[in-house]
Amino acid sequence: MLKPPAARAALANHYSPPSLSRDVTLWPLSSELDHPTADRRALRRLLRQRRGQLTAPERRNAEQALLRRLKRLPELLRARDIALYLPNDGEIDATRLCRWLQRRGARVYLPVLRPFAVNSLWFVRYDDHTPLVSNRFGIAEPDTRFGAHKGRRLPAWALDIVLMPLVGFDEAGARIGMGGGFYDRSFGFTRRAGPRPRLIGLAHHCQKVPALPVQAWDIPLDAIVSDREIVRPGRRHGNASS
Ligand SMILES: Nc1nc2c(c(=O)[nH]1)N(C=O)[C@@H](CNc1ccc(C(=O)N[C@@H](CCC(=O)O)C(=O)O)cc1)CN2
Ligand SMILES: Nc1ncnc2c1ncn2[C@@H]1O[C@H](COP(=O)(O)OP(=O)(O)OP(=O)(O)O)[C@@H](O)[C@H]1O
Repeated sequence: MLKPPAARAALANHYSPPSLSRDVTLWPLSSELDHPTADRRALRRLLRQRRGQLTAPERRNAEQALLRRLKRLPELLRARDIALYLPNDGEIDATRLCRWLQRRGARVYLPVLRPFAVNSLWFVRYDDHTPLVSNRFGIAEPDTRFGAHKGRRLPAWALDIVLMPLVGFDEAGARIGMGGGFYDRSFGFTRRAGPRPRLIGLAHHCQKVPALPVQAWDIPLDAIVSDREIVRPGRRHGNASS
């Protein structure tokens, strides 16, 4: 969606060349601002490249900082049914949260590519005994063949919290993912009244941008937790020391 001229000018001034900078002010070519789709593709590529350049020690530190914040997050402390993801493509790794959640009596679910449906997700319970298979993107997911997931699948609306992978986010709670529209389709129902989970994005700080181009189908996040901060759109958010 197009931004107001002042915002567009500010963004254009902040343009920095692809892959060279980890500054959060990165933005694609100003000439691409009129083409939200090309915009998203360029941005996705840049941000995937950025997080892919993090070193192993940077990742370890980021993971620890993220976990520290998550373990104090009020909504997570209250939640019983929580969706997480197994990291892929340089995403921030919160897998160590599984044990911690399970010890607290919470239940953890993983996304499964829904068979015979266009890019949407099931959420299937995950514990030490859950058989996993590799999906078409090479990401491990609970095995649902032969009905192995019967009784272990929860409808998306019944989850308390969804911890979402993302490629980019901004202060307003906008998110872009890998580009399949899986999470957007699976949580489109949150636009309507009714029970719904809190949607919380997990990210490396370098995935933050000043403002994302938002599409009609994008589902806004309730919060984003990174190794650096907790972003709560619509309020004064947690700062670097939170
Ligand atoms: N860890 C994790 N799990 C997840 C997601 C995710 O973003 N991260 N998803 C969130 O939606 C779903 C999977 N979506 C994905 C969409 C595209 C690609 C991907 O690698 N695309 C390649 C092209 C691959 C191909 O078509 O063969 C690419 O863009 O380079 C990966 C996952 C469900 N599970
Ligand atoms: N609720 C929806 N209904 C129909 N089509 C959708 C919906 N959400 C997304 N799409 C389609 O999916 C495509 C990819 O969407 P988008 O680029 O927003 O994905 P993404 O948020 O980056 O990916 P993901 O959610 O899988 O991490 C878009 O081209 C859009 O047409």
